Amino acid sequence: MSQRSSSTFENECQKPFALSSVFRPGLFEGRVAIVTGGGTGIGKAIAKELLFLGCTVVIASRKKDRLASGAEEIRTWLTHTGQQATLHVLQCNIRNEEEVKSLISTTVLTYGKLDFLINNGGGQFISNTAEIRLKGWNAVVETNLTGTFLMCREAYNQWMKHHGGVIVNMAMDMWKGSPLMGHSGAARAGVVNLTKTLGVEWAQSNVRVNCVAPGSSIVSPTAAANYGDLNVFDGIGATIPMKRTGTVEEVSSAVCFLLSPGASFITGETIRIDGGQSFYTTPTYSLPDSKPTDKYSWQSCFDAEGPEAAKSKL
Ligand SMILES: CCC/C=C/C(=O)SCCNC(=O)CCNC(=O)[C@H](O)C(C)(C)COP(=O)([O-])OP(=O)([O-])OC[C@H]1O[C@@H](n2cnc3c(N)ncnc32)[C@H](O)[C@@H]1OP(=O)([O-])[O-]
Ligand SMILES: NC(=O)C1=CN([C@@H]2O[C@H](COP(=O)(O)OP(=O)(O)OC[C@H]3O[C@@H](n4cnc5c(N)ncnc54)[C@H](OP(=O)(O)O)[C@@H]3O)[C@@H](O)[C@H]2O)C=CC1
Repeated sequence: MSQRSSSTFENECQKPFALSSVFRPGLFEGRVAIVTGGGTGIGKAIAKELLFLGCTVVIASRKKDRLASGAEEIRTWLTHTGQQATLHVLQCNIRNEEEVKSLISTTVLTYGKLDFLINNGGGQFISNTAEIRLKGWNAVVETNLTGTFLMCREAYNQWMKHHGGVIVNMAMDMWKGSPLMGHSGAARAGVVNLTKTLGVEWAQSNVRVNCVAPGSSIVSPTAAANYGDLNVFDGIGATIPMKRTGTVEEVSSAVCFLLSPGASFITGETIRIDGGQSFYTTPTYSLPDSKPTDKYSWQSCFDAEGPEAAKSKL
């Protein structure tokens, strides 16, 4: 069977061992990557595709049990694909500076290098902004913005500054504001801006820094569980120009492209992966039923205040 062809090793209904990479096998042989949040959802898909392409992958996040079950699934899948690549698991809270330093140094000590950093780990909760407590605001900003900053800084200072490398950050559809996710929208806008800054500052070290921005539409059970509603993605497809939600593999392939030599002249960029959603609607938010706000015009002031009051202002 050709390694390049799309093939399944299991029952079509289960499809756990489907080979899906559009990139050539061996593309990332000899490379070493860290994928934060690599035990679940989008991060797990990225880890799988990198391993499939020959990369050594370290997956890192806060929860040991999620990492362990994710790693077990990935290893079983890898065995069935017939690919050989090294998967390593390290616990790390990206909000904790010491844990971030240790994640990078352990990776460099263990594998002798760090070529790729994928800052996928992150998230938020849904809330009206007026009701977000400071602790909750800080938790989300520290996770998505500060965590990304710490990971980038340590990867650069400990390895990439003198050896080059590629970083891919994670944003979201916050282009038109983020009703019900104000904390995360603000943090991800910061990530997009940080990506541009680092793309410029670190180009001299042969480090490219890019970002992907999935719409609120990439279906994964762990993402849905975070909102306590496994049906959270239902109905979103209808609001997307492509009339469907996205897959974790559709994010992973964009990440692999950005890591690949095919993207060697691209830095500071953010790629939207949202089926056109961000050009069309603001997802997950319907305008509340309310009366129109007050309108301003010279005539409306004149009408409201009367000719005498308006004249007295002249
Ligand atoms: C439509 C789908 C689109 C999908 C998009 C995705 O991104 S999918 C990806 C989806 N995956 C993820 O998002 C995974 C990662 N996400 C997470 O782990 C959490 O969302 C986190 C980032 C808030 C960290 O949480 P943590 O517990 O480790 O942090 P902590 O202990 O430092 O601060 C906790 C404080 O935060 C607040 N607070 C928390 N929840 C709520 C709430 N529901 N309500 C209100 N407030 C809430 C609260 O203030 C609480 O403290 P308090 O006042 O109660 O003492
Ligand atoms: N699914 C979607 O539609 C969209 C997703 N995104 C973003 O894509 C990324 C992946 O999300 P997805 O796979 O869908 O959802 P998941 O909830 O499955 O993934 C979130 C991952 O981040 C890890 N994580 C969270 N906080 C930390 C932390 N402080 N330190 C280290 N790791 C952390 C989690 O692991 P652990 O709990 O073990 O720490 C988990 O593996 C997230 O940044 C998400 O916000 C953006 C737009 C849309």
